[in-house]
Amino acid sequence: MNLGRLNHVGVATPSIEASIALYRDVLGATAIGEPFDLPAQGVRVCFVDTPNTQIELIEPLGDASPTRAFLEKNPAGGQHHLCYEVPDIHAAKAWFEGKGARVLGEPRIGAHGTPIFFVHPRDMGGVLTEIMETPKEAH
Ligand SMILES: CC[C@H](C(=O)O)C(=O)SCCNC(=O)CCNC(=O)[C@H](O)C(C)(C)COP(=O)(O)OP(=O)(O)OC[C@H]1O[C@@H](n2cnc3c(N)ncnc32)[C@H](O)[C@@H]1OP(=O)(O)O
Ligand SMILES: [Co+2]
Repeated sequence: MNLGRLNHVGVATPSIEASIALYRDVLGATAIGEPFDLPAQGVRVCFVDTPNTQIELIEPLGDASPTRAFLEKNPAGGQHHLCYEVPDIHAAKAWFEGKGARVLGEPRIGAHGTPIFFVHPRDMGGVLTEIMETPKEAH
């Protein structure tokens, strides 16, 4: 497997609205999507476009959100994960498992509507790593 495009940097925040103001007014973002809920993944999401990737703002949604523990440790929010694209999510899952890295759960549909999975940060040099199948239209 070859390292694919950095699709997004996940940034956890206690308030997407406050983060939108920061990215718009301080960082000068000009393309900020509408926030939307992903109940199945326990997050509210908002994408901020940059010239070469996206910032994925994620706010906890529901009590079981996987971002709650992160925000308890980092109340102001912070860098949460990196997401790389792959052409085939199932081949990528087999690749990481073959390398002895802990794949967290089965592939499920992520914020871009394609299958994703996460690899445990302890097996990724401390970086929670998301792998996402490249949207078909992008091939
Ligand atoms: C999928 C929709 C959307 C998309 O792009 O499509 C998203 O990206 S949604 C993003 C939110 N969803 C997730 O994060 C799912 C994957 N995450 C998990 O399964 C957990 O958060 C997990 C397993 C990474 C951590 O679980 P938990 O927080 O309950 O365990 P601990 O607090 O004990 O942490 C264990 C260990 O990992 C370190 N840790 C936790 N979170 C992170 C992080 N974001 N980056 C780096 N390291 C992290 C934590 O400090 C502990 O380390 P230790 O050395 O044991 O103290
Ligand atoms: Co993500």
